[in-house]
This record gives sequence, structure tokens and C-alpha cells, in this order.
Amino acid sequence: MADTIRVGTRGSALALAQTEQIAKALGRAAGLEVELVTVTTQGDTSTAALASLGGTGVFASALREALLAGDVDVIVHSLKDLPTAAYPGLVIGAIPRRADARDVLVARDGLTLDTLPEGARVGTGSPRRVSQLGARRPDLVVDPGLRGNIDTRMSKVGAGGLDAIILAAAGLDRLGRADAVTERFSLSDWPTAPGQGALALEVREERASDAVGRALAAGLGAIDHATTRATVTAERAVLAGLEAGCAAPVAASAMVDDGMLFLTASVYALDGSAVLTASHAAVPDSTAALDLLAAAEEVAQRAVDELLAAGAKELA
Ligand SMILES: NCc1[nH]cc(CCC(=O)O)c1CC(=O)O
Repeated sequence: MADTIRVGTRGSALALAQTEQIAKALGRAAGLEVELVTVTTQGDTSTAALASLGGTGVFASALREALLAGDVDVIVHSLKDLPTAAYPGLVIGAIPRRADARDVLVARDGLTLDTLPEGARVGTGSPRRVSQLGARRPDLVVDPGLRGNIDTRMSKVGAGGLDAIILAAAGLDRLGRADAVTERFSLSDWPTAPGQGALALEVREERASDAVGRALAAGLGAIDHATTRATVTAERAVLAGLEAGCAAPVAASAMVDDGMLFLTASVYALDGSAVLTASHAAVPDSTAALDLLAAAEEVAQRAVDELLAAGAKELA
């Protein structure tokens, strides 16, 4: 490894924006130069439905091959697009502080979910969002074909034939497009995808032990955010525990407040006709602070047990 860290990223505007931001912070923390290397993935070039390409994992695999081959030293993922299974030879080196985990509505004429007229067309390709829309506004028409980068999706609103689309707040915020948002949904009644709004920096398990390798390890440690790591660990453990494929309608939202960890997880029937929700908390005892990572696994297990007992498999 030279004394430049090569950071692998997808080539979409959002991927480049978020990788640039975090790579700069990593370089500063490590005291090293950073260089962005764009890796094209099948998920970017194909217009086929994500599910037919093997799910959101298509975004990760080309990056991971470049990392394993030594073409880059670190890769940056949107955590919600990263499959929960461990990848041989690679580890998550850092999970930085999470951005806004909420979903937002981008609608014509300042409309909100409550004020969209009956029969309005709302675009989203996410099964979770389709289910949530069906539960909240069964009278709306969902256009499930919405794919492509964020600019393409936003151009469909208004003159493009859709009345609204639903997107992740984090993506719009990182691209500087928050001005287009007409409503931010509260996480308590519209929980979002496990890991939404968080990034993961992945590295090779076998670290270089030279000065640059040590500086990279120190930099990763400095940008890692323990609270985010705990909350996304809880959320992703729900996904793994339900043995849900990445396209399954599962939402999970965890938070740490005053040393306690709270988790709410929901599983949806695709048509929005039913939803199962489990909420659990881990509270420290009077003698010791919570081990947040252990608590994350433990609350997730309780939520999964409750959801499975309530029939989540039959729904999802
Ligand atoms: N599904 C694609 C995807 N993956 C990550 C984000 C951006 C937000 C994030 O970091 O969670 C988006 C766009 C979206 O869902 O609107």
C-alpha cells in the first residue's frame, strides 16, 4: 500500500457524494492522502428490476471483488444495500455516524401523504414502501417501476407523470436536494429499512502491518461511531433473524437514548393489509452501563422471536 488510501465507490452521484465526504474524513483521521476509485456495478448499468439481478447485493459484489483483488484499500457502501451475511476475507472497518434514517415524500405542489388526492400516482420500487403506502393510503396508485439514480427519479414528479415519489432522506440530504422534500415521515409510524442512512466502510480482514496500514486502522477507529454501530447491528440482526431476503418488506428502527437501547421492528404483507410490529428495549442495571453491541443482538432476538410467533414468516 502506498501512503495514499484508495477508496472504492460506485459511480452514481449519490455514491460519489457520500464517498467523497467520508473519504475526506478518513484521510484526515488517518493522516493520509485519499484517492477515489469508481467501480461500475451491474446494479448501476442494468435497468432490470433489482430482484431479478439477485437483490441489492449486486451493488456490493463488484466493489468487494475490487477490494479482495487489492485494487482498492477501502470500499464504501450504503449499509442498507449490504447483505447481512459476512463476506469471507472482508470486515466492516467503520460505521460512521448515521445521517437522517427517515423516508421522505417528494410531491408536486407541496403535497403530503395526507393531502395527495385520491388515485394519485406514487412511485417507489421498494416492497417495504409499497406495503406502507398500501396500509396508510390504499386509494393511491403505486407505480412500482421506479429505478435509476435520484435525479432520474425526481424528474418523474410533476411533468414526468407521477404525483409523488418516496426516497430516503439521507440520499437527498447528501446530494443537497433537501429543498424538494415535501414531507419527512416520522420513524415511529413509518419505520425504514435496517441500516438506512448509515454507511459502512469495508476493508480486507488481513491488514497491512506497515505504517500506512496502522494509520488506516487508526483512521477507521476514529470515524467509527459506537452508537450507530449498535443501532444498525440491532436492525440488521432483525433482518437476518427473520431470514428475510433483501426484498422482503421488513422495517426496523433502533435508537440509543440515555444509555438505553430501543428497537421497533415491523413486517408487512405486501398489499399493506397486515402489519406485525414488535418493540423492545434494553436497559442497563444499576451497577454497569449497557454493553451496546450485546444489547443490540439481544433486543433483536426478542423482536424476532415475537414477530415469528405472531406469524411473520407467513406474511413476509
Ligand atoms: N435503495 C437505494 C438506496 N440505497 C441507499 C440510499 C440512500 C439512503 C441511505 O443511505 O440509506 C438509497 C436511495 C433511497 O432509498 O431512496
